[in-house]
Amino acid sequence: MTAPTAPAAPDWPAPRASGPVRAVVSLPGSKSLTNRALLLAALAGGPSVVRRALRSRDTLLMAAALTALGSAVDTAGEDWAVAPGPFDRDADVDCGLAGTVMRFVPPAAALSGGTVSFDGDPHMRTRPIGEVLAALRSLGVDVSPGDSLPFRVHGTGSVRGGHVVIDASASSQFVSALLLAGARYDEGVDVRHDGKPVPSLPHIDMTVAMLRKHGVEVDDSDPHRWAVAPGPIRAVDHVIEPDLSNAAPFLALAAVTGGTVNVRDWPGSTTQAGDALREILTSFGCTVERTDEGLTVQGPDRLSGIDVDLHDHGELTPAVAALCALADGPSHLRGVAHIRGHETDRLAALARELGGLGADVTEHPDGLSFRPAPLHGGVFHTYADHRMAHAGVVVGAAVEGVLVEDVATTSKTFPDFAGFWSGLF
Ligand SMILES: O=C(O)C1=C[C@@H](OP(=O)(O)O)[C@@H](O)[C@H](O)C1
Ligand SMILES: C=C(OP(=O)(O)O)C(=O)O
Repeated sequence: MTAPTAPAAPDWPAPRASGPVRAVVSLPGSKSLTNRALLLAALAGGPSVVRRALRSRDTLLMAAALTALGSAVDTAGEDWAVAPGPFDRDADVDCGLAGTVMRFVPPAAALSGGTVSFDGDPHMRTRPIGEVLAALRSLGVDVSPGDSLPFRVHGTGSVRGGHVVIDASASSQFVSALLLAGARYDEGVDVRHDGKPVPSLPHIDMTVAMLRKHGVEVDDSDPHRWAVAPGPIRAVDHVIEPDLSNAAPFLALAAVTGGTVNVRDWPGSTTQAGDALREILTSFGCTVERTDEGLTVQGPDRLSGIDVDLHDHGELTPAVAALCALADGPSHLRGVAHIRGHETDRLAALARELGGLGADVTEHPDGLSFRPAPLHGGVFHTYADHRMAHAGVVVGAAVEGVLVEDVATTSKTFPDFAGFWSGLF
């Protein structure tokens, strides 16, 4: 018998701002920092705590994966205690739609004494992972059957490691994945990239910075090569910064309403790609200031169009595209062909959904361009992509009658996004 399917939640009427929004927000923690901290904690030589961990689908999936491998992760409070345990058993890992789980966990699972089976959401089976699996095979790991989900990593308790060449042009996470576990390989790992430029480089810098914090020696002196020396991973407590990529819709709210939004605890220095929002929002004509109180963005009277290469921070594209659709002048977003492999083909989805609300948008192989056009209400589909929902609510703040389909998909990286967002109006 087939289980009855839950009725689809009704499309969500995105709140429309009646004037300039003025708000101070404390945002949940960074997904990228939380999932790296959890993985490194599970591979470390002793217990540690991940403070102010993000509690969301992606981070709970990471915690569940590490627990299945043999570590103990206590996710009860705001600070998550991790006690590394032996990876000595067969395990099942649900990747959901989390790139960080599908890419980062297999190189760690390769250290297991058991067979670890990976699967995820239907769309996850189409997101790229083959380069990581091929790299693991060439480092001496038995992975079957093919080059996408579902797959199994047959651990033998240790990994030889050594040199490997990969094409990481589809995702920086391929490199991060190998580096994060590499210190625990007998020969460490030496990853060389051969291919078109690697996207999202700040995320690799984040990986390298966190490894060094754990006492791991990393040589990143050659821009196409990263070498991790074999050795122990020291246990370190991390305090997770707010998620600066998830700040995008909130700061965009100031931009589209001519209001002022302050994001508390914006770090003075960070490896998060979302820090680029400062420059991007300035290009739109916003006034941006960081102080000890956080980052404050004041929206302009009229939004200018922008021409920007988002290759290093592609995950900002959906919210930025929403701003482009609302801008007074033409815009061009470039350098983000790789986001076709994100939670959905984001270029196709944005062109279709923003176009459906009246935007004059053209899809290019590596980006989107916009000419000013009046927008109207309608249903904004989200394709199970949290950042598509962010784009939809930003347009909805400025345009009457925008209904966001499956707004709950934001739970991937943000607990109760819809409730939080509504509270700002
Ligand atoms: O390592 C990470 O935490 C991430 C790297 C980036 O992935 P890509 O390099 O695939 O764009 C980014 O888009 C993603 O949201 C998080
Ligand atoms: C690309 C993203 O996620 P993932 O970690 O699943 O790749 C994202 O959050 O924009």
